[in-house]
Amino acid sequence: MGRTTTMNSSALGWDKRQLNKYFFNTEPIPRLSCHDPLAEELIAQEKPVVLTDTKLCDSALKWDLDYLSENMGSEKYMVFVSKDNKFKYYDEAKIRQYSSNFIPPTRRVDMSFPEFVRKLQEWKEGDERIYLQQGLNNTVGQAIVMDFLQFNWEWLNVLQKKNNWGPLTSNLLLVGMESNITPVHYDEQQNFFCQLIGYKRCILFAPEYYDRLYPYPVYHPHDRQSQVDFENPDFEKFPGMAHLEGVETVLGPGEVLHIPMYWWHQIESLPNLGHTVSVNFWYKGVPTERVEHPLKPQQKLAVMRNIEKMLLEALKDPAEVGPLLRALVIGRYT
Ligand SMILES: C[C@@H](CC(=O)O)C(=O)C(=O)O
Ligand SMILES: [Zn+2]
Repeated sequence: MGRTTTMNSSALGWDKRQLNKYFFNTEPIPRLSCHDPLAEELIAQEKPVVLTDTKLCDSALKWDLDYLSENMGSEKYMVFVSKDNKFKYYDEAKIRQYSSNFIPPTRRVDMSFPEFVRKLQEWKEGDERIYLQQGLNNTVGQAIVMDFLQFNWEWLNVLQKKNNWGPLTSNLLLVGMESNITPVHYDEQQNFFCQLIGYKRCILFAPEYYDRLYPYPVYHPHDRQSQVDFENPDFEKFPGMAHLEGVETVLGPGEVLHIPMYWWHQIESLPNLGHTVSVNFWYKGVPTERVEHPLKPQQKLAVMRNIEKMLLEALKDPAEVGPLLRALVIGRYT
């Protein structure tokens, strides 16, 4: 399959008019067959790329609501409930540790898959929205296990070895409502994001845009999440946002997006195209052996995170971290 980098919408069953209009420009993420040598080159360069022909999760393309209800077993699964369409991640441990007055924007309700499907089917405008986000584990039914074993592990293992990634840590199953949004954030793992049902718009920004996306403090429950809201941008508070430039794609069934570690991403289930099902593959990053200078943006991000962690360790009180950093920088390094 040739190299296409345009966002060819009509052939893909969605329409450009379904995309939210944002204040920043984006370029298309390269869309390559996994057999194209350039695809592996981009992965090695830690650049995002849409991969076709991977057959990574072909055995899961049938994971529609009926099939999942039938085969996900009787366990209860993690479902997030939101009063709007945003599902910003938060770390429950950090609420307890540092921010007892933090009010989570969503709440977590564990429910069986059939219960989740019932809620999806009974949903009407104005109701709270729901988003199932569950790590695949050994509680799922036999049929799901069989599908899982038929993933293209050979292709994944070759890439894991070539790029010296650490172990696969988890596969998150995501079943969302149309228009659900996971707001812009970064993860500290390499990700192969596989779209199974429906269409997801994936907007990515390079790790160096750290100073344009204003992440919460490391000890905050919203650690790794950006403070900015693309639908209500506050350019006063976050002026760096005005210089944002991203890359994006709309991922359809059978397509895989490589989201390199530390790359910012916002993921939106397209409106009016029904619910979406995705599964991701999170790998631990490469252990840094030889450090070359200047450091890569990802490495600088890791350094900044460590400085915040060390300061918190030294000061103990999170409220003292900001003032000390301001005293260290303002008037001296500005
Ligand atoms: C959970 C997912 C976003 C989504 O699919 O809503 C994501 O951020 C990731 O796979 O890193
Ligand atoms: Zn993510």
